[in-house]
Amino acid sequence: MVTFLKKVISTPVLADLLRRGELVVAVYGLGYVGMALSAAWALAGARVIGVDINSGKVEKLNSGVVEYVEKDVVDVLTHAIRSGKFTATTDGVVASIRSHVKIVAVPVFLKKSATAIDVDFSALTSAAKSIGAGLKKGDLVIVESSVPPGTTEEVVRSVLEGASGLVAEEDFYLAYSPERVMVGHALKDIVENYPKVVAGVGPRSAEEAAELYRQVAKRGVLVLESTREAEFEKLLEGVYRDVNIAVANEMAKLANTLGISFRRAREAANSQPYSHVHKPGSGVGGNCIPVYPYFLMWTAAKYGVDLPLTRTARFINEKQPEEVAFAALRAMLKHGVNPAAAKIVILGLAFRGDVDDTRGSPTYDIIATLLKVGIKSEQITVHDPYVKQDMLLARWGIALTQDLESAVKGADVVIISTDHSAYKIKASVLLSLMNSQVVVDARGVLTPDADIYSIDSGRWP
Ligand SMILES: NC(=O)c1ccc[n+]([C@@H]2O[C@H](COP(=O)([O-])OP(=O)(O)OC[C@H]3O[C@@H](n4cnc5c(N)ncnc54)[C@H](O)[C@@H]3O)[C@@H](O)[C@H]2O)c1
Ligand SMILES: CC(=O)N[C@@H]1[C@@H](OP(=O)(O)OP(=O)(O)OC[C@H]2O[C@@H](n3ccc(=O)[nH]c3=O)[C@H](O)[C@@H]2O)O[C@H](CO)[C@@H](O)[C@@H]1O
Repeated sequence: MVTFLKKVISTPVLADLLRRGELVVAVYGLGYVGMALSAAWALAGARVIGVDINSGKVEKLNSGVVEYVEKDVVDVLTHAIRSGKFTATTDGVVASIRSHVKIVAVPVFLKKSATAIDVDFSALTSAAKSIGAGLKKGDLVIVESSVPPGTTEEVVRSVLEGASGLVAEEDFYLAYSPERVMVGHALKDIVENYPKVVAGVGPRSAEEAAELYRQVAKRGVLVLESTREAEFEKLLEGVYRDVNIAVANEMAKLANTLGISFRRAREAANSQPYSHVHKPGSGVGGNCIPVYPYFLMWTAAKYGVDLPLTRTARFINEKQPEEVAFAALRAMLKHGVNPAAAKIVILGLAFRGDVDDTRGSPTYDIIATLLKVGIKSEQITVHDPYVKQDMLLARWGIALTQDLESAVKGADVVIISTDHSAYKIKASVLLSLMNSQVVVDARGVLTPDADIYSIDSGRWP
């Protein structure tokens, strides 16, 4: 500790422990984010304790089975498990006792009803209670989950201080650092692609977290003024994306009506640096983009602030799957295909291309709309190269396959809902397998070398 001119300038301690290979990091929540974070800290030389309430996941990891969509995460964690640098547990208290740094990557859920939205902090508070029970002086807690502004200060801090009897910023450090990864290249995003945004509940917390992340993130660290500011930054990224996707969906509708190629107009518009027009699609899935605007609307409502653009963009994007379903029905009628007897194939269950994550997938909403207008489950087959089984499709009695050719063979209608690389093929290849020739490409992913409907080509039913 260095004191100079009455201003305490404390040298960050934890980064030194990392440099000496003595740092122990506990990661709470071994999901898409937590697994990539665990790999990033193992790569940086920390010993990592993964904590999850899912005992099956913990047992698999401890037996050396690492299931993750990114090969580099699998390789790093497999090696770390073999060398004893990574272990998993369901005991969050012991993990807190045994670690210097506790990183929280558990989900915060949205509770939406027809009349209200609320936020479910139960997983976050549960993790914070476990951490608090094992918290020691000099420890650092970093919240990385996406949360409404104010959560670290107003929810997490009080739980940690209550469970430990310690005081944040004085006895232990508390910071917020949003996870900004894109699953598919999450580890690269953490280590190489983006600067790490960090903020503390005070200057010492901020510096301990910032200095630590300077050892991990090659693109450096952006230190913001408060945890609230950093929480807001993350949601700002998300609402920017949601609004821009809504612009794309709405403008593509007009372009198609005018017979204009939205794709060419978009590429031309984006040829100048101030335009970043996004892509139209079958809808906005995942547990990020569809959720973050609601975190902001929930917060705004508490302060009497209205967010009409945020709300409208959400409405547009939530309606998009239904628009795709009705477009397919219109296309069937134009081609003399009887919807009540048609064999319908939907390509893509994952919420976006080349991942296996189906949370919030627009495909579910497309199916729900088709079922609502009387299409029978047995008429529908879903294909996805990454998703091997799905409870909701099973409950609906809808077949799920990974064999593209057998899925499309004899089909009357093919709807493309996800931009998997496997679908970057010529439309004529699909048509040659089909019975009737109705293809509705809601992702603009096919090479349109034949007469199909594509959301950004100017030909939409
Ligand atoms: N998935 C993404 O692309 C992404 C990107 C950036 C940020 N985020 C944010 O990161 C957070 C985690 O997202 P995710 O996609 O990894 O979620 P996920 O659902 O894939 O994983 C969450 C994990 O946390 C575990 N868990 C739940 N409660 C727990 C508790 N009390 N203690 C320990 N473990 C617990 C669950 O069993 C699960 O394994 C969310 O806030 C999300 O918004 C996600
Ligand atoms: C750290 C974090 O939270 N990261 C998030 C993660 O978000 P994500 O994993 O949810 O992926 P997205 O790409 O945002 O897709 C969401 C849905 O929107 C559809 N979509 C997308 C673009 C478009 O032009 N038109 C569309 O229709 C797409 O098909 C899918 O269904 O990475 C993004 C990028 O880094 C981040 O911005 C975003 O914060």
